[in-house]
Amino acid sequence: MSDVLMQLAAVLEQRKQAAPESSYVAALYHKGLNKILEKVGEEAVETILAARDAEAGGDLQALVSETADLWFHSLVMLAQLNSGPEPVLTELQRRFGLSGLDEKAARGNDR
Ligand SMILES: N=c1c2ncn([C@@H]3O[C@H](COP(=O)(O)OP(=O)(O)OP(=O)(O)O)[C@@H](O)[C@H]3O)c2ncn1[C@@H]1O[C@H](COP(=O)(O)O)[C@@H](O)[C@H]1O
Repeated sequence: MSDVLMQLAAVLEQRKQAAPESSYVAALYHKGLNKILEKVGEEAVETILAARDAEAGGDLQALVSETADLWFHSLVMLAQLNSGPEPVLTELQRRFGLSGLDEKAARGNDR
């Protein structure tokens, strides 16, 4: 699944060469980091509201869609700063590995 993030990141990188009027992402780059951060904030709020709605019996698909918007704009933010999903995935993997070790240690202590 992380392949999708890497492929999308490659497209986001290509959009740095595109004219602002030709692409949503190119237009965001052109508007600059403040506009991108504004979009990240906006999508975070929309994700929170969708989660509240889902808890109250609302549409789970709306939450999925808002979360996708949030992840997408976070990727644009990372690309604007010449980073990407890879270091984030590596950090998550490192934490997962650490927690795996913690669990093993805890099991060892039980014995
Ligand atoms: N995954 C996405 C994606 N997710 C969300 N969005 C856009 O993000 C925006 C969501 O924000 P809003 O709902 O606030 O919409 P808006 O009113 O148009 O935004 P503003 O004018 O307020 O900035 C919409 O315009 C969506 O189309 C995306 N736009 C593009 N992509 C991918 O990015 C790649 C490059 O896209 P282009 O730059 O359009 O070629 C493509 O491969 C797409 O698959």
